[in-house]
Amino acid sequence: MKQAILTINAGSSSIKFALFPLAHPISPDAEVSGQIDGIGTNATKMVAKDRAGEKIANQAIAGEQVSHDVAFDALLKWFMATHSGWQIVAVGHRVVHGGERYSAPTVVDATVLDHLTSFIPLAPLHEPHNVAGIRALQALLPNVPQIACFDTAFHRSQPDVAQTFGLPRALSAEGIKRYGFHGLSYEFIARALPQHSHRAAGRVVVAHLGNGASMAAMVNRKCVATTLGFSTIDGLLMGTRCGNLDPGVVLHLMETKGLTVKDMTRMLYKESGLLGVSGISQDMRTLLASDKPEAEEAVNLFCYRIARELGSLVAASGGIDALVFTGGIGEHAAEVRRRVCLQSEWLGIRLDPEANARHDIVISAGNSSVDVLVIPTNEEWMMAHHAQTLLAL
Ligand SMILES: Nc1ncnc2c1ncn2[C@@H]1O[C@H](COP(=O)(O)OP(=O)(O)O)[C@@H](O)[C@H]1O
Ligand SMILES: CC(=O)OP(=O)(O)O
Ligand SMILES: [Mg+2]
Repeated sequence: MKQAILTINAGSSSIKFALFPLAHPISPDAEVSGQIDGIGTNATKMVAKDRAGEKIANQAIAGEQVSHDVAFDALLKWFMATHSGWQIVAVGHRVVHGGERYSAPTVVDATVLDHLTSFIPLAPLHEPHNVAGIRALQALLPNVPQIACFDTAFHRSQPDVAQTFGLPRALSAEGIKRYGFHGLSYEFIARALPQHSHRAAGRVVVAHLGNGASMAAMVNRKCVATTLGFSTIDGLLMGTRCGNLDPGVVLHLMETKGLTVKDMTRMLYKESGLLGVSGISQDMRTLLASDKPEAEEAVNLFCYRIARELGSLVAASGGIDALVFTGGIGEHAAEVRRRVCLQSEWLGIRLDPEANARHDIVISAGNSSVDVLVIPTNEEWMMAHHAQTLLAL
């Protein structure tokens, strides 16, 4: 039987999966990849495509408010029925929070699983599903190693000053600090960058702009600062998350409107961001296509916040040699890149408008003092690579 590594990326409302045939090195193009979207809604759907990009599944998952468990079950049943010819030799799981304990990919045993379960309060929208995914795959493939690949790991290189909140020091000692997320994406970009820029080892800011969005500053391809913090709501405006917010607003709303922790959690994670500001959609495509002023306001705030955070990250890394856009929005929304770069001309950034419109890899103009690049991320490949390396496959 042909051997392969399966990767699972369980998010707050989606489960993504990919299958990578074992090879040296592993090809970045998965044999099959896909996702179940709309978990928790009445419109849950699974789509999958083969290596050539042809759709091989496009089906609704029946049920109301389909849970992650039901989605996992449907996915695994479909997968086993359609890919029985593959022997899965490892499963790589994206685990959003590694706490203070984990700074590298780790084989999951009972103790590790207990630790991951204890991190659930640190990332309530992601970690429960990451843990559930590991349990589901353990039950299905009991003799296959499960590898936890942490979103926080890449950011452990940040200096203490970048990780510390201005809170009483006993809290910092308890682990209340800035962790940072999207680490698998940043790690992939850090590996890919030397192929595209001779400044890869310099001061580089990467903007991972997806439904969740963050930015990270690297020096010599190691993280020195990032916009996401203790939780996955800090920093940039996101699809449904508010980003940087005066904590006084939370106190005020709880005090004056009697909102509970549950109410606040829903508002800050699910009802804010592009969706909350526009009142129209969390989807950047919809907002860019809309002529409503509220859509324009949301897009404008999204870009403004990126440009503001860029200035802050450049201060943290002492300058900038390259800026990289990645994630669904970073890779596809030329208009977002244009606005961010226009507001960042003070840094010596100059965009080549045609290259930007074509989504070229290098989109900076000849006279730009900063290399500006678009590099598609591949968190799935990064996990497969980690599993292969850790298990010496
Ligand atoms: N062609 C496009 N133009 C503008 N935005 C796009 C385009 N394709 C995808 N996006 C946006 O990318 C976002 C999703 O990014 P993605 O990285 O896939 O998210 P996730 O965090 O779920 O992995 C959505 O806001 C979507 O609208
Ligand atoms: C950490 C995070 O925000 O993840 P995602 O973008 O997958 O929601
Ligand atoms: Mg993502």
